[in-house]
Amino acid sequence: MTTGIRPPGSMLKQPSKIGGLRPPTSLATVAASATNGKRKLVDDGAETYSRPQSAASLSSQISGRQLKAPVSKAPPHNVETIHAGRRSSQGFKVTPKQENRPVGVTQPVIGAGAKVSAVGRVAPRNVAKVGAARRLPASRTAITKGRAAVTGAPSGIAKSNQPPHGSIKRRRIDAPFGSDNSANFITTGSIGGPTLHTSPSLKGMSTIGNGFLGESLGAAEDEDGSDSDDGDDDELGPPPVMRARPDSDVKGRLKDLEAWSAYMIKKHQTTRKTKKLLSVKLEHNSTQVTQLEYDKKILEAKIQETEKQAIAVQESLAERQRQLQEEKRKHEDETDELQRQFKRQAEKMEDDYRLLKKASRELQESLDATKTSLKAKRDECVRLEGTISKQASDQLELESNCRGLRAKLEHLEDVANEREIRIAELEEDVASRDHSIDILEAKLRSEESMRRKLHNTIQELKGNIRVFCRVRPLLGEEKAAASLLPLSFPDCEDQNEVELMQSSENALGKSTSKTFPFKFDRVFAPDSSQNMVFDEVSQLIQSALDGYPVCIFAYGQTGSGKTHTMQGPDAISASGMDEEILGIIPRAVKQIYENTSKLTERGWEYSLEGQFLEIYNETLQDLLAPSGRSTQASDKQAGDKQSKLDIYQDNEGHTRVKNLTMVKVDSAERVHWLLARAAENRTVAATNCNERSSRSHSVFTLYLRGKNTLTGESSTGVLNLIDLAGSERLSNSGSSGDRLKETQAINKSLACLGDVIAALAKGSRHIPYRNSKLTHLLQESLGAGNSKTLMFVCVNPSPGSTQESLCSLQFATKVNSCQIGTARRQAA
Ligand SMILES: Nc1ncnc2c1ncn2[C@@H]1O[C@H](COP(=O)(O)OP(=O)(O)OP(=O)(O)O)[C@@H](O)[C@H]1O
Repeated sequence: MTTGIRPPGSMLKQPSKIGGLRPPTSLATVAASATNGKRKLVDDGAETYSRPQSAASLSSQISGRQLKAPVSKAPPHNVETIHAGRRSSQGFKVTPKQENRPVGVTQPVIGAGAKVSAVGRVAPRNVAKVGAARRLPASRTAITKGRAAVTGAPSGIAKSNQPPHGSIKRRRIDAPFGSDNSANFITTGSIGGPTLHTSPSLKGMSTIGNGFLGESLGAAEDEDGSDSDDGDDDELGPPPVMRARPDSDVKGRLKDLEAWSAYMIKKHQTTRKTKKLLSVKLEHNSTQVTQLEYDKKILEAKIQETEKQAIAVQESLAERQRQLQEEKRKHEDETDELQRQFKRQAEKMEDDYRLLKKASRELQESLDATKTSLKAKRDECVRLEGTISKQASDQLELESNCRGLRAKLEHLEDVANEREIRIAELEEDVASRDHSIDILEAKLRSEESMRRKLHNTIQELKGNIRVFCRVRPLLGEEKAAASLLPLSFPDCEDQNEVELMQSSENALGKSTSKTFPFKFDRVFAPDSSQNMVFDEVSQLIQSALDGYPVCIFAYGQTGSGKTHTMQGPDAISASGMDEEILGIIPRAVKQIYENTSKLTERGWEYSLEGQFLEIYNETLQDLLAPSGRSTQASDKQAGDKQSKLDIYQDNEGHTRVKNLTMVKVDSAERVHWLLARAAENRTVAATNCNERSSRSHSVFTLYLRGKNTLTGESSTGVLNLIDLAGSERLSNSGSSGDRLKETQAINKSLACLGDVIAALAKGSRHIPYRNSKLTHLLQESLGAGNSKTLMFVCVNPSPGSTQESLCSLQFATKVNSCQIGTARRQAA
């Protein structure tokens, strides 16, 4: 070809590649390979099927004629058109079933002259069914393999024997299209043009269509020479040869041109035919593209659905994994807990095992000990058996003894009965005696009251104010200095006289002596002991216990023995003390305790309270104040009203001191403590204790309150034990300054004491008690007629103290001469 125009037949070679299918070698091969199928084919190129009837009819009708549709004939646009057209023009029979079945997809129909490939199966109604059909792998595989699958024996395609060109070839496909036999065949017709496919399947059939299209086109190219370019070329023949003619050969040249013109016209017609074929092919390809896009959308939808399912599956998987993790953690926890429990149980079991082992060991030891003990017991049993046999003999002996003892017992029972009778008699006697004792005790109480009265009468007879004189012995250097005592005691029997001999020189220088006799209630010579003194005092102490106010005071010059008489030695303390040298105060308290104990048997109960004060320069000082508390007179004088000691009369008429420390004296030892406390406070109050004690009056007061629970009697006694300050005369003392002031205060108070006693003696209506603190304090004890007063006048036997001794004795004589009225007992 020199024209450069590609012949139309060459275009038909391309469809062999459409659909990716290798073109079949020939339709004869297909028919040959399908001969062994299940179908029965007729030799004339038609297939005979028992069903579907319509397909068989169609096949026979098609196979019976050479469909050589002109190229210019317009092809039907759908299968229905084909069917309709073929029913009318080609005698196609369509069964009612097939008629009623709607067509899902309509493949483009290639126009007449092309090979027609019709599938008898009616397409499913919808894509889902189509998809379902396509999901069948066997069918898809068979179909996508195109001609190769068709030619394969397993597909079960029946084929006819070498159908002639332009005949319809029907191939049965079993698996791809389900069990409907009417659908499982493909009708392929060659009508001298491109292959026409009518398939209910979408992709599969389009693929098949492609395959058969290529096949058909190839066949059209190869086998139908009239439709191919080659065929056209053959029909056209070679182009006319334009011979070189001379210009003069106009006729020849015109002939050549006419030949060439005819050739070109023919060529043009062929080209138009090829163009139409290509248009059909293009339309078919567009339909395939639409089908593919449709399939693509379906696939995309399915992919999306699958992705959703995948997401759901992933979420489900994640949830399941989370649950599995949770269960795993729970299982791990449970495992840990079980391990811990197992460990605890193991430890417990180990402990139990140890305990059991220990118990086993102990049991073993116990068993061994028991065995040993058992052995010993057995030995003991053997020994006891011998003993029992021996005791059996002894028992017989004992039984005989027992009989003798029973006889003795009966005798003793008789004796016991007699004694019981005696005991009853004695109990009666005891009861009688108890009654007598009660009578006696009542009598004793009555006699105690009588004793008190008699005692008081005796004391009154002795005088409500008495004076004892005590002369202390010479001490130390005094013994050497005094060769002759100025005192003498003429009445050794009554011991109530003392004579003081005072020596002096007259104006002529002649030494003269004068004797002053004194008589008191009792005179204690220097050799008198503390016991002797207290024996005389104890009767007054008893009076205080009986409920009388008693006042015992010691009067005398400094160093005459007042403190020694009232308290005892200077260094008296609460600690151990020789009772022989104790003074009146501790002895009085001791006696009171002893007597209150005895009186308890007679129904008396007593309470004792004590106070201890001193009067210094007419100021009261509390000697029992707690240690360290100021007892300085200056503090009191400073106006400390809270602790200022003031004398007053209480509601019962008893003299009391405000703010004074009152101590319960519940034991004799308490008195020692009390005296020690007083001595300590005195030490604090003065740099020189002896000096201080010489210049102050110390007053110990004991209140005795008694109540008889049997008789209902009660009594309140007061015992004042007073150690007066030294009674030195002011003219003889030679004092000055503070000492002079002290001496004046002392003399004043002592003078007031004398004035009070004198007034009491005279029976004056006014008793000047309040002239001094001392008399004010002792007002109750120096009361008009209701007190018992004892004055100790202490005398220093030294010759140098003769004058002071004389003064003291003269003062004591004045006091002793007083007769104070009968004392009244303060008893209820
Ligand atoms: N009867 C006595 N037997 C032995 N010694 C005594 C006797 N009487 C007093 N004395 C001693 O004499 C000294 C002075 O006695 P005491 O202190 O009792 O005198 P006083 O009158 O109390 O003196 P002051 O007024 O200074 O207190 C003391 O050492 C005391 O021991």
